[in-house]
Parts: sequence; C-alpha cells; structure tokens
Amino acid sequence: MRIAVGNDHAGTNYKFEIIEYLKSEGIAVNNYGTNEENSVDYPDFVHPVAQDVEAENVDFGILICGSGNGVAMTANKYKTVRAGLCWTKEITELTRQHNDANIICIPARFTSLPQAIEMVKTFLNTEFEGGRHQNRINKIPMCV
Ligand SMILES: O=C(CO)[C@H](O)[C@H](O)[C@H](O)COP(=O)(O)O
Repeated sequence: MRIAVGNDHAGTNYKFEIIEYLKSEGIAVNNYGTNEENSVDYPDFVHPVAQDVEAENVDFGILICGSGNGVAMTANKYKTVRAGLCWTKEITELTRQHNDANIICIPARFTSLPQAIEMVKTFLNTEFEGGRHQNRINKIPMCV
C-alpha cells in the first residue's frame, strides 16, 4: 500500500507521528509537506496529494490541518477525489463504508493524537459497502 500525505503548519507534528505509524505497518508514504511549523498556505500541500490520488499513484491520501475544512474543500475540487472530514472513529468508518472516501481529512486542533492515529487505522481498514451507496456516489459529479 502507498499513501500520500499533506498538511499545513497546524498538522506538522501529527503528520510525523502518523508517518511513523504508517511505516511501522510497512506502508509506503509520499510526504508532500509541509515539514515545518511556520505559517503556510494549505492548498500548496493539498494539490500534490489530490493529484496522486487522481492519478492512482497511491491507494489513499491523508490531509491534516487545523480544522480539516480547507484541505477537504481543496481536495474535493478533483473529479475522482472524495475527501471526508473525520473527527471520530465512527464517522471515519462511515466515510469509508458509505462514501468510499479516498482521502481522510484530520482536524489536528480538534482531535488528540491518539484519536488521529486511531482514525487513520480505521480509515485504512474499513471497506466500502457498495450497493445503494454506489448509486449515490455515481450522482456526485456535476458533469457525468
Ligand atoms: O482550514 C484549514 C486548512 O485546511 C485550517 O484550519 C488551517 O490550519 C487554519 O486556517 C490555519 O490557521 P492559522 O491561524 O493560519 O494557523
């Protein structure tokens, strides 16, 4: 498995811990930064992750910022990206089971680090249920 990871300054610390977890599981990582804590603009670090997902260079993406919203809004501009904002284990499960999300967006300022890692584990280990949910996903694009 290969995962693309991107974050702004609010997500740098969590990102390094999440990468440690991914590597401990033998998962390959494309780290697009930022690797610093100085203020940056989140779209600069979201576009490479979304492009990796769109090009199917990776299995999933992980985006981390303060609230999770800016990174989700940016990533969801890509046609084949379904980026879900997650803040509990249960919502993370549903984001995979019902929405077949291919990117998880983590709000670092509103989740603890153990919670963030648990959400990543859950995201990577939960299957899409298909069926009625596939019909709904098919209706998401504005231009089919
Ligand atoms: O929405 C966001 C990016 O996806 C975030 O919450 C940012 O991390 C946040 O806007 C950064 O705020 P700051 O005051 O510039 O640190």
